[in-house]
Amino acid sequence: MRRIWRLLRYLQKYALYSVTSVLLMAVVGALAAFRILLIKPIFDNVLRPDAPPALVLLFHIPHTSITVNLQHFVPSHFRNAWTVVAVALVGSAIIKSICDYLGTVLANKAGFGMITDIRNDLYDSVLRRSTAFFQRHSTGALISTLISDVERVQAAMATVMSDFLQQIFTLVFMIGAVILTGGRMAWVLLLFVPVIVSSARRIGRSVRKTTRRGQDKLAEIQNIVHETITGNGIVKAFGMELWEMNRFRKAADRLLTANMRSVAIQSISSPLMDALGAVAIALLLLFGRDRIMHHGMSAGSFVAFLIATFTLYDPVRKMPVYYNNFQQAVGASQEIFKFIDEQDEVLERKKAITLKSFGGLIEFRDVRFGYERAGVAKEVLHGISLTVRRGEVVALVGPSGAGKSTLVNLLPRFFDVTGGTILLDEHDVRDLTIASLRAQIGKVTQETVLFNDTVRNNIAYGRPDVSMEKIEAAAKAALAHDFILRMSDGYDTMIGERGARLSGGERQRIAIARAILKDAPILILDEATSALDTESEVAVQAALANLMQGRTVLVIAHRLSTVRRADRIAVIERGSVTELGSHDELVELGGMYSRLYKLQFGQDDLLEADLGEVVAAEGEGVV
Ligand SMILES: Nc1ncnc2c1ncn2[C@@H]1O[C@H](COP(=O)(O)OP(=O)(O)OP(=O)(O)O)[C@@H](O)[C@H]1O
Repeated sequence: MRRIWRLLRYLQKYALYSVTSVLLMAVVGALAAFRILLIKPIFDNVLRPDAPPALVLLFHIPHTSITVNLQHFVPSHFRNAWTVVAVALVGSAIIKSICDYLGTVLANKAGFGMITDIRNDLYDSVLRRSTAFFQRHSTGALISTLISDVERVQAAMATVMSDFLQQIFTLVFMIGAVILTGGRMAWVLLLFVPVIVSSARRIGRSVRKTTRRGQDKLAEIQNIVHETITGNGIVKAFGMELWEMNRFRKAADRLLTANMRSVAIQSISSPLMDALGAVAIALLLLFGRDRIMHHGMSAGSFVAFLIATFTLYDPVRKMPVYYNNFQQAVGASQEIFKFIDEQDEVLERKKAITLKSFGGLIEFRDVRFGYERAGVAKEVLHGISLTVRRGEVVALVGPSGAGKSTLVNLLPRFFDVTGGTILLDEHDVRDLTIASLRAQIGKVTQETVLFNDTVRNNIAYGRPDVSMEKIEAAAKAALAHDFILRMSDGYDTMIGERGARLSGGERQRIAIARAILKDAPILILDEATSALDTESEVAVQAALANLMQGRTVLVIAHRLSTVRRADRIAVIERGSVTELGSHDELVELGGMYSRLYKLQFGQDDLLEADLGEVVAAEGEGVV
């Protein structure tokens, strides 16, 4: 119930449209009933030439002496029965059509407006979520909720807002028409109400459950599609097309089963209502025959009553369908609100401080951290202490899985420490506003994240109004300017999804240009592990050298040139800093670093000899 209110709260903004459309739909319902009531004078006055040319009786209010004549509804100079009925018929049809059209448009305006707001809210909250959120939820599930769940709520809301409103008013007024025309016979129909309501509820509940299951299976499919399309290169390289196809087929079969279950349940309601309707009509015929013969009921009244009952039966038959739709919407909204409401781990304090500029000290003080899995945090950093001063380059080295990436991700608060503190100019990072903290930090990662946009917009990401001169200067410093100019549209060239139309080295240099343009005083660098060809490598190293100039850098190093350039090297092993010092000091120490140096960096030596020279040459005077 709370979820329904929450959905309806989104309607508040569109109250004027909704209220107007409700009123218009009420008119439509009333006119539908009015037109049924016209059947009686058609039979009893228009089609009976022997009928006296008196007032055209529309209905008589039961248990009173009040009668309503059709002349009330048409201009007074119309006297002839046909004219009166024809004017009422055509007039009501025109007004009903106009109200129907306007009501439907307005209802949909409110429905679609509301859904657009829900979708925007959902996207907004998903986008702001912490890194842990994206690790907890698969891309497929998120996309499925953003697209399919919202669509489901939209479909239900659009029908609820227009069709349902119209039907509910038709139902209300038609009940009135049935009572007016049928009198006591109408009560027979009451017998069916409990059966209809209870079966609709039961079916609705099952529909909600099966629909949710269907949505989950769809999310599963979307996940597979996302993974295999983005990772298409790997699928090909490993010849896994058949295997992936099978995985997809199995998921598609599961979706089919879930959908069929849902359809099987939904499809029960219409035939069930049909059967109930047939029983009701048969009973009415039995009573009606008796009333016409013994109680003087006119044939017109009886036909009007029968048609009113038939018409009444239409909205009744549709009610379970609406109820199903509504249940589906509630089921889908459950997922939407789950994401909107999810508590973030990384929160900003109420009175967070805005860090205007970075003065020059980063301090990791006894930092502990554990990733949470199924509610249990497994500690991966065990009390790391490290101080980095302004302009210093500190290289983090260590075996894979030691915790290097985890450590650098704590600085911009992608995650929060579980013990100890990280201080930036003596402020705990948790006391700073997230925006001002992240504004101080530039990041270039192994996996360059580029968007399917122009080169220019990729470099200027986050700064749409920056001048072209600045973009070009950044590209030049990143040694990207020349290859960009060689592209078909220069800076306006679209680079394809994730920069697919660029080489690995070019992608990295665009990412470096982006970081140069951001010009943040602190730089987090996660050096690519995969080797590029010598020429690209030289260019990327030179670009990185330019980027690092004058900044405080924490670099996860995989290249000898980088560790050599670092002022200090921190060796991280199993979540702790085990060695700290300059390259020469650590080689001298003869510990882990010297072993790593021989094993991992040693083979770079030959290449480094060339690289060092080129980097130095290119680095000069570019920034
Ligand atoms: N999102 C995560 N959830 C759970 N555990 C994680 C997560 N990310 C990393 N880990 C674990 O934390 C530990 C440290 O990982 P981290 O990525 O920081 O290591 P690393 O030193 O950067 O390794 P590499 O050089 O291979 O990138 C590893 O044991 C890893 O399995």
